[in-house]
Amino acid sequence: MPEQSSSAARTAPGDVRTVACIGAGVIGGGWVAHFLARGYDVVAWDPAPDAEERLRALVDAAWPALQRLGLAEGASADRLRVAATLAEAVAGADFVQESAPERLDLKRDLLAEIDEAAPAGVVVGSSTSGYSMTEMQVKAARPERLVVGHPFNPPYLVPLVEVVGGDSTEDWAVSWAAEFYRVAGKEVIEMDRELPGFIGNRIQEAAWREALHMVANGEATVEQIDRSMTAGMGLRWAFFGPCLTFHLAGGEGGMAHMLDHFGPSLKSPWTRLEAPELTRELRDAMVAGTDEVVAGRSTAELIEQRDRRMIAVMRALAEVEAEEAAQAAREGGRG
Ligand SMILES: NC(=O)C1=CN([C@@H]2O[C@H](COP(=O)(O)OP(=O)(O)OC[C@H]3O[C@@H](n4cnc5c(N)ncnc54)[C@H](O)[C@@H]3O)[C@@H](O)[C@H]2O)C=CC1
Ligand SMILES: C[N+](C)(C)CC(=O)CC(=O)[O-]
Repeated sequence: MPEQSSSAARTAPGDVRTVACIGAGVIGGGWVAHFLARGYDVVAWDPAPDAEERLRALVDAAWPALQRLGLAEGASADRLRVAATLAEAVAGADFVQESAPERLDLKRDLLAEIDEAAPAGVVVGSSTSGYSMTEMQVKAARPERLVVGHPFNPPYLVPLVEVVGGDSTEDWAVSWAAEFYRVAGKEVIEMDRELPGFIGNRIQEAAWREALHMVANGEATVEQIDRSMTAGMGLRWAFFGPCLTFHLAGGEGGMAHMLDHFGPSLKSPWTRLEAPELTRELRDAMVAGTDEVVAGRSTAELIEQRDRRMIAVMRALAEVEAEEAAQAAREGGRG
C-alpha cells in the first residue's frame, strides 16, 4: 500500500450531499434510484443518446417500491440532473459511482477521465463485477482515491456492496467509501485484499457455471435449475448463508459433524469444481468461523430461528404470488 498522500477526503462521509453517477444503465440507473431515495442530489452522465430517457424511466419504475420501503427525508426523483458532459457531472460531486460497461480498457480510460475531472479528495467507486482496482487504476493521476464499490442488482433494493482498494489506493479512501456506503443505507463488506470476482460473485458464479454445464450436457433444464434454488436453498440463503445453513446440516454436532459426516462427499462428482483438501486446518477454520456466526445460539435456537424466518419468507412469497394470480385472473388469465 503506498505512503499516505497529503490528500484526504474532501467531505466527511456523513456530509455528502451530491453523488455523481457515471454510466446510467442497469446498474448505474439502479444506483441513481438508490441515492435519490436516500435523499442525495444526483448528477448522472452517460454517453448514450437515449440515456436520460432510459434513466428517468428506470427511476420512475423503481420509485413506488422505494416509497414502500421508506424514502429518506427530502428524497425526491426531482433531485436528479443529467449532465451534458462527464466533467460537468463530477465537478460538484462529493462522491462518484462509476457503472460503465465491464471492459477493462474502457474502465481504465474512464477512471482516468473521472480522476482528471473530479475535485481532489473525492472518492470514486467502481461498480465493476470482478476487475481488481489495481488493474483498473493504472492510468489515473490520483489513483489513491479509487476503490471498488461492487453492488448487486438492483442496487436500490439489494443492500450488499463489496468494497476493496487496489495497490495504489490509500487506506483512507477504502475506509471513507465503506463508511459512506453505510451512511447511504448499504450493507458493506470491506474486503481485506483484492480477489477476482470479490466474494458474492465467486459464490454465485460457481453455481452459475454448474447451471451452464448441466444445460449444456442435457442434465437439467433451466426451469429445474431455477426451481432447485427457489424451492430449495434459496429460501434458506435469504437469512442463513451457506456456512450457517450447513452448520444445521450437522444437527447437534454442528459444522464439525457436518464436515466429518459429509467431508468425503467433497470428492464426489457433485461438481466440476476442484474441491480443496479438507485438511485439519480447513476443518478447524470452518468450525471456528461458524462458531463466530453462531454467536452462542444453541442448535435448537437456530432451528427455531431458521424455521420462523423461512416461514416468513414463504408466507411473503405466497402472499405476493396470490396477488399476482388474482391480478392475472382480473386481466383475463394472462399467461
Ligand atoms: N448488470 C448487473 O447485474 C451488474 C453489473 N455490475 C457492473 O456494473 C457495470 C455496468 O453494468 P450494467 O449497468 O449492467 O451495464 P449496462 O450496459 O446496462 O450499462 C452501461 C452503461 O454505460 C454506458 N456507457 C458506455 N460507455 C461509457 C463510458 N465510456 N462512460 C460512461 N458510460 C458509458 C452505456 O451507455 C450504458 O448506459 C459493469 O461494470 C458491471 O460489471 C455490477 C453488479 C451487477
Ligand atoms: C451477472 N453479474 C456478474 C454482473 C452479477 C453481479 O455482478 C452481481 C449481481 O447483481 O448478482
